[in-house]
Amino acid sequence: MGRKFFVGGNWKCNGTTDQVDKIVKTLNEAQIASPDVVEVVVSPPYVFIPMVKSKLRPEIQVAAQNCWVKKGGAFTGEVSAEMLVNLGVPWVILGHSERRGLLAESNEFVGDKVAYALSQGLKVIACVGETLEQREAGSTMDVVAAQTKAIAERIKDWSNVVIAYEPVWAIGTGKVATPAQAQEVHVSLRDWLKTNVSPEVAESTRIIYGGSVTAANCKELAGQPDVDGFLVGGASLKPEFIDIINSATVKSA
Ligand SMILES: O=C[C@H](O)COP(=O)(O)O
Repeated sequence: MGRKFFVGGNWKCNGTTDQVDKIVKTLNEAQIASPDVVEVVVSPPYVFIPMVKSKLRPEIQVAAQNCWVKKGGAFTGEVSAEMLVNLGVPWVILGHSERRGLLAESNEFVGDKVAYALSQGLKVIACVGETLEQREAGSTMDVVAAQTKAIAERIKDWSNVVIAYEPVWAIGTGKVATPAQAQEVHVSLRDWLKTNVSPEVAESTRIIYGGSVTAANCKELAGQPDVDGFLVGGASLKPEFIDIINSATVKSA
């Protein structure tokens, strides 16, 4: 079976209850491609998750933007994987570059989080990606491979993992990777999985792209053979997110 197109909307630290209501209404009223063609997940800030879950059409799933690295307890300000499971939240984004960069989350810490979240039954969108400096130094693949390796060393089952390749220089900057740049890293990542995990995992794991994806550039990116979907930031707060979801039909055309 082929890899089902996957579109995630990462709302980051944005929104008021009124704005969230508006986004949910837009999503609920939109004509979106069938769940057979595209898997759609939106990721509101923690505080809005119950509200979004209760109002959103059932074909669209919900993700948290982070969770704690182990069982909950005396960790002020954190939210545990167990709590997400308890609330019926199926997905979590881990290792986003904003957390790796601003909050100094190491490859190992992210790997531990991925392993723990999976062990609790969550599905994980695991983010990897290089900075501009690293790209210019020619170390893109080394960086992305090291980030992926820290995950691979800690998990056995990849069936509940989606890898999001998000070049840091493309996030929120309007500087989208060209389809060729995205494809180049996606295919290298898939090769890395083939060599270091297994051909089956390489073939079945979805590798999605994130970084300034918009309605205007999504179709060309979606046309790349190893781009299996998107993790969208800014545009996921706008009606154009619907067009990005529907770019899945490029694959099934
Ligand atoms: O998680 C999403 C990414 O950080 C992309 O954000 P962006 O679409 O605003 O560039």
